[in-house]
Amino acid sequence: MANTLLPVEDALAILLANARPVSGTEMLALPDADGRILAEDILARITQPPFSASAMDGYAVRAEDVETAGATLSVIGTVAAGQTPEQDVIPGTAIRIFTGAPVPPGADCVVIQEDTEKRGEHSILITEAAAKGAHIRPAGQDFRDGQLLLARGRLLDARSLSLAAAAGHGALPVCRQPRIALLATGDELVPPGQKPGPGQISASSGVALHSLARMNGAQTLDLGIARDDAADLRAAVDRARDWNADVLMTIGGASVGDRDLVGPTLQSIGMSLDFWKIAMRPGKPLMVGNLGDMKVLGLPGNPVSAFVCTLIFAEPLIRKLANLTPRNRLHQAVAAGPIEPNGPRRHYMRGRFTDRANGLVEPCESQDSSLIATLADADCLIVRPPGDEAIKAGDPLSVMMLARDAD
Ligand SMILES: Nc1nc2c(c(=O)[nH]1)N[C@H]1C(S)=C(S)[C@@H](COP(=O)(O)OP(=O)(O)OC[C@H]3O[C@@H](n4cnc5c(N)ncnc54)[C@H](O)[C@@H]3O)O[C@H]1N2
Ligand code: MOO
Repeated sequence: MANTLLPVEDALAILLANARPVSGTEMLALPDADGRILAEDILARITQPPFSASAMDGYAVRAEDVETAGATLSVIGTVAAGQTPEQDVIPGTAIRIFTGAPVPPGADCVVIQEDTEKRGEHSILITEAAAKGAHIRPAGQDFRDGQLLLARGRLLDARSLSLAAAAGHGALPVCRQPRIALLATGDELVPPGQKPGPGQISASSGVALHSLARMNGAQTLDLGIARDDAADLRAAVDRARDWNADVLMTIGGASVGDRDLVGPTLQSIGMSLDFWKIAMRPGKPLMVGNLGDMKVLGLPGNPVSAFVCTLIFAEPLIRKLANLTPRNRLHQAVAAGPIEPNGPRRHYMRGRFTDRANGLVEPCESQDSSLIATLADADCLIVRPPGDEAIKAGDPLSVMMLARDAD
């Protein structure tokens, strides 16, 4: 496989074929379960509403007393939300009731207060007729005890968490998240925020990978920066294994340079490793392997290459491990101007919308795989198939959206 260029689809298919969703569940309090995948079916533990409740502020009455306007009823008590009615409504009477309060026995209708007039201290005149059941929410109208409310596999969000809370759950069983360990490699790197010395640069890709991994339902461990030194690399790999990482993602050292030690070092500690050369640009060299149960994804060092490889390979892999459905970032757009023919590798060109309403896109001026500012500025990646002919203004284009909420 070393000397042939592997099509992107084939590489992705091999990677995903060997990936299984991670097993294991944990119980999390509702606020912490946001964004997690439900591990079991959830049944209601209570009926909602638990009692017939008033939907309005007004008077609980017998419908037969208010079939027509004009009746005068004596008000024999009051019931508010959180209280239990103390009397029954009998013919010719009403009980003052507030929204959310239990409907008293004997009442089968609520007349809203706007349809009544006070007549002395303890009686009211009904000014509008009301029908049986008006403004009453029957017990169990929302759901009943034992009813299946949320199916296993559901992505928990504001609405599903609120439903679980209403149904009597304070915590939920969720799938364990895949654990992704991230390791930058290279003598030239310093941690973000530290002033680089001569010949040094900031390690910028780790945080990008951290963001993408977490956005796709993973937990991350930052292993920091390993020097171009076998012992340093081995120590970092040990930390990933101690943490029970599902995937170790390395950045850099994936190419053919004398100091590209990641592959040989990992192999020397028993890792099965494949060196893929993928028919894509940026991001040609990729290392893929296993060390026991831990997968290894060795990304190329150039920051844009590392980012694009993460989007194309790591995002689908992590989503599969996390029990999440695949994300579809692909959209149709239109070329704002001509674009030169493509070479033999699929090219993911950073692009910007020149007219978002009409989907007009142009490639960013330089496509060099070291340009992080261009990446941060781009709206999308224009996807050019291998051997794609020259493009004219107005031609259709496939683009991958880059925004955090893109799908
Ligand atoms: N003779 C050849 N040279 C190169 C080839 C090739 O096929 N033959 N491939 C080129 C391509 S394409 C790429 S991509 C790079 C990939 O090389 P490595 O994975 O070994 O990456 P490094 O050499 O370690 O780094 C490349 C570049 O990226 C910078 N870097 C590394 N890590 C980070 C990080 N965490 N944050 C920011 N920047 C990082 C590093 O300083 C280098 O400038 O190889 C080409 N060469
Ligand atoms: O493929 Mo490299 O990733 O072109 O810079």
